[in-house]
Amino acid sequence: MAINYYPRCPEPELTYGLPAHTDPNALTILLQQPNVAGLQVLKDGKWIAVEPRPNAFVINIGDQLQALSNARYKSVWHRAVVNSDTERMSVASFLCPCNTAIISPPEKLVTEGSPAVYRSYTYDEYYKKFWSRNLDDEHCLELFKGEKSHSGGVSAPCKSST
Ligand SMILES: O=C(O)CCC(=O)C(=O)O
Ligand SMILES: [Fe+2]
Repeated sequence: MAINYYPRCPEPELTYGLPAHTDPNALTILLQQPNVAGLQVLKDGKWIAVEPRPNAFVINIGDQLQALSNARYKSVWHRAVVNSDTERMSVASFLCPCNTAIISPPEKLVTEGSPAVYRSYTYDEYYKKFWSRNLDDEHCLELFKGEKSHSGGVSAPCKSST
């Protein structure tokens, strides 16, 4: 979970609260502060403001759902802008595979007409690669395009953590 705090900024056009990124995890459940806008998503090449709605969460598909769905679901590009007149907070809960999970789409989603888009990898490998680059570089999944080396979804046993 991340609790994001964006202070007021006298010149909001000069910076971002969070630069453009996709989320490296599987799914994000985001709570926005009521009445303070800041989240934007990229749709058809344009940044669209996602106005906070009372009693609603924003659900973002992350990179792992894109990979597990063999790129049928898209991990959304998003960013947070800051405001000159008010601070803002958001609370993001990240659903993540365990580090040893092998990420690879189920066989049914890999066909002749729709070959595997990404090679399989462990979440640990992905997560390290993700944070070794700038957030707003090219989509991190682009670095995992290629031959399939495992099959069958999230398959590695996960150690329970305390
Ligand atoms: O503050 C927001 O609305 C976005 C937060 C976010 O994208 C993140 O924590 O990954
Ligand atoms: Fe995010």
